[in-house]
Amino acid sequence: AQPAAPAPIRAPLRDLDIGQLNFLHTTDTHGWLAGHLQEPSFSADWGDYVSFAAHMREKIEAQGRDLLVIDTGDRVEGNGLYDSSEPKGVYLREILRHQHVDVMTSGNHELYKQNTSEAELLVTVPCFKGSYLASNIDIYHPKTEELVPLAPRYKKFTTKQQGIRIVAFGFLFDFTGNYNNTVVQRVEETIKEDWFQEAIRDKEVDLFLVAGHVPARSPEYKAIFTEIRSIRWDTPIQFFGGHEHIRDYTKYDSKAVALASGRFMETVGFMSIDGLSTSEGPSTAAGPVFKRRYIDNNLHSYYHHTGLDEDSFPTEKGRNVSRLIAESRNALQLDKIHGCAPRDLWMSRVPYPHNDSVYTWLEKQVLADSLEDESRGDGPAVAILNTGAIRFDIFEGPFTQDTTWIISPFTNGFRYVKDVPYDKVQLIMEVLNQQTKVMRRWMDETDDHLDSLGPPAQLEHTGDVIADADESHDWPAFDMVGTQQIPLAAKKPSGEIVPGYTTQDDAGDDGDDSIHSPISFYRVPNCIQALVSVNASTALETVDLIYIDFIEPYLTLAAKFAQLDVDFAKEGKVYLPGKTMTDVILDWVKANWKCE
Ligand SMILES: Nc1ccn([C@@H]2O[C@H](COP(=O)(O)O)[C@@H](O)[C@H]2O)c(=O)n1
Repeated sequence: AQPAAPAPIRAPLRDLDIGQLNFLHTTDTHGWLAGHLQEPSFSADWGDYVSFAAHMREKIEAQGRDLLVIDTGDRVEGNGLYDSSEPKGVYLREILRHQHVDVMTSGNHELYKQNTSEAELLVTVPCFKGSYLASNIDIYHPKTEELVPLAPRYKKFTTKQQGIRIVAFGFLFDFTGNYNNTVVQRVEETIKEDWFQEAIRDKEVDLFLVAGHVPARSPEYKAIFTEIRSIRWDTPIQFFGGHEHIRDYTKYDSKAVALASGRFMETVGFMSIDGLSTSEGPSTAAGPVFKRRYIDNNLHSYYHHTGLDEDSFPTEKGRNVSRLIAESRNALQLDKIHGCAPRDLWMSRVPYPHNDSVYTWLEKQVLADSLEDESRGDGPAVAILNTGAIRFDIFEGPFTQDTTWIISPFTNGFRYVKDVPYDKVQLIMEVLNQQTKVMRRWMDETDDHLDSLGPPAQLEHTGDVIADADESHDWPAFDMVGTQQIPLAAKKPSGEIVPGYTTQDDAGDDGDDSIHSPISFYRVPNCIQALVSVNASTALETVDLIYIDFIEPYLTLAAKFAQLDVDFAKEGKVYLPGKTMTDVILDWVKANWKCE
């Protein structure tokens, strides 16, 4: 772990059920390779994970069984270790490569920007040669300008110990927000291609392994499942998914299941399968039998599952990776303090609006104070921001260089159009916040597809969850259903069950390795609006409409519904040139949150 990481809480643990074939799975790590430095439940780093995987492999192979390590993308954007270097990612990629990964895929975040996807092609794919798969992603090669697969479409391999014959794929969901140097083919079209059809007709296969940056419960995985099943009615299929930042496990049929393993290096997913046939012959056991576990990423869990302790656990390689992370953090000055937050501000732990909501803070203070600019004149304005632009809670205390990127990693800037009727702006807000009902229907009809605007976890969780005050011990908690975290080490009760993930999935409520009490989750709207330069006594007739540039396509669509004839792409002007949302937040913190 990192020198500043809090010691883990000794939560009661459920064991791992080691099987014939075993998996460790990460997804949506978003640069958090240093682990969580303010949360004991997730305070192990990538170096510890390197040690953990090595010990697990040794232990499992000693029993003549197999272990595979999977990562399903969104390794980038979301933490100072990735975002604060110039160019972005130079430190992160160097750290990442030290883990042995058997199957790796790209997420959507690897494709938002040209330089990110080119770094995947030129650095990460070669580092993970033979493991990185891209079943539905092509890229214009920066040198030849030819459209080429980002990585091989699939692979067939045989496990080391038992000779289990596996055909593996690596998918991305039907993403359309990629920069135009990459092409993401819809999953539903990809599976009709000859190479896929040939791969699933291979009779010498004991398991289809579908890794992907795709939600476990999604039309894309349903389509792959149906296609494989139409040809191979009883070959086991193991899906690994991600994107929604949740822990999840679902059963497609008695021989096909999907696991999703959370986000931000909080979770290492574990799966085991028994009863698989091998190249030696069919299985004699009834099967397959699938078992899943969500491991909290901390040393208490790692020591328990390996049967080791603080002296015997770290491998030389793991220690070196932890050291490399610490050196990188120092070089990037991630602990540099810009201000001090006077209280915790939550994404979803409190209802919105609320004095402790990060969105209320943004609306009433940060945006309202920061978006006045004489270039626009001094008339009233409304600023619209998507809630998904904010990625993490803010904890009371030092607001560091790392915090800046953790809460707002994107390079989104602001644009504006002048003189929009205020009632039309309110209609637009209504449409944006009803996106699931209205805009999605429109998108289905037009076969278009847009990302969601709210935090990813809301895609799967459609209602509030209010934890029982007694059960939750009234400890500060976190921002999504099932997330169980203690934000600050100082608030930790010793030897107690503490708040954290309490996942419910298709196999029940016993998936989490650490036994926790639950945490409340409140949904937030897709977008919030801040009033800028508004005199409380004046009735608003027309306002300037300021918006974060990421939402421009949604705004265009919402304006159509609101019967507002504005072409935002043409008529919108850049606002606060050169300033991103991240800059705006940081400037505000420096000016307003002095440390005592
Ligand atoms: N430039 C960006 C990119 C993304 N977002 C928000 O993040 C969501 C996607 O995040 P995942 O980790 O789930 O892939 C997206 O739907 C947006 O809400 C953004 O605000 N700006």
